[in-house]
Amino acid sequence: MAIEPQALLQALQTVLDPLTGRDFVSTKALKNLQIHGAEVSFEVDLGYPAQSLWPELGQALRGAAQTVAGVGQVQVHWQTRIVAHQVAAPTVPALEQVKNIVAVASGKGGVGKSTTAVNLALALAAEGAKVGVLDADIYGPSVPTMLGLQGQKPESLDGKTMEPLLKHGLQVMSIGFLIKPDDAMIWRGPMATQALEQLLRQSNWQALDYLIVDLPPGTGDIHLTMAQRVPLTAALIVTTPQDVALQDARKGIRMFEKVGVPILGLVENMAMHVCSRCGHAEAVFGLEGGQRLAAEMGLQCLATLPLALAIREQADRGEPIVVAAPEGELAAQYRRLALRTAAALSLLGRDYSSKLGALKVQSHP
Ligand SMILES: Nc1ncnc2c1ncn2[C@@H]1O[C@H](COP(=O)(O)OP(=O)(O)OP(=O)(O)O)[C@@H](O)[C@H]1O
Repeated sequence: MAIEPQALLQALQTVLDPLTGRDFVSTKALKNLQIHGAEVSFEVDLGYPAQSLWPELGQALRGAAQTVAGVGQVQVHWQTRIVAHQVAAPTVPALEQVKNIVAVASGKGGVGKSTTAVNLALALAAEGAKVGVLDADIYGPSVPTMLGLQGQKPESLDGKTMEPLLKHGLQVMSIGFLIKPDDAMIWRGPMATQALEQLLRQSNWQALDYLIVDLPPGTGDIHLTMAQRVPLTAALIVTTPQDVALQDARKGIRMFEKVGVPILGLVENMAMHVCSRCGHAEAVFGLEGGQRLAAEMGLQCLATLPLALAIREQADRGEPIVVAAPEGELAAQYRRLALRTAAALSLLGRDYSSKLGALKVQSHP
């Protein structure tokens, strides 16, 4: 019996992407639908990296297709196709080799911003994206330690630009590679901003889908300038659930809103400590403060991460938990954070500037 293509499309449309809430047919992610007798095949191009979801989603799509009369074998081919999205400041020159720049920020220091940035970057890479990390935390660049790169210096092949260091599949650049640990603390605003711009623009990034920028903590003038001078696609805010951190996170959210940078969501870090001996769970920094703030500000709470000894130990060892124990529950939590972050970003407006020709001006005197 011949398969009715319309019925097939309708059946496939019942499967929703759990992260965007949209189906794959109306978003045109599903392509090249072929019917050969009882055999059906199609491609799904996802706008965000989600390799861990492919088996489950593939099964759901196959199952939906097979509810249609006459459908036998179903082949699903997955592709990740990450595009560049609009930047908040269109007058700031884009980076040719970087599709999307995401700032990881926090109002308060020490809330786990860098730990989150590094594990997020690794989780995005594990899901199939090409990812870079730019550590712009001039007051305490910790990315070199967290990725086991301390003491290393980037090479310059042409005397003008620097080659990012490579670790765990990430392209990495840090202010910590270039300065002595105590020097940056005394920098004033313009120096800090200039340093960030140099790191950003004089690094030879190679075909990145995402560049994760670890900003210094705070919401002062430096941060405002940084947010305006970098072609940011979006930001995410890390906070602990305690009141002092939440107040600063609120200021951080307002700062990005002021400069028109979309906020993908909030990460509540160190939310709960589970005793490794007795299993007792304790809300060391208060209960669900990040989730409440997210609701209040109309943002998504992208993750609620526990206070876990292994996260701290692995960061100190230069082998973040996502690479040290990729199959473990903590890595799974960072993977979920990565999926939600990338999916939220994929819903932002696209950047068509590279597709448009130069504006022609005709003057008629
Ligand atoms: N979820 C977590 N569980 C346990 N320890 C954590 C967690 N997140 C971060 N840490 C630890 O807390 C300390 C501070 O983390 P991190 O350096 O990431 O914070 P930060 O907000 O970037 O700090 P800074 O203000 O210096 O930029 C580090 O020792 C880190 O290993």
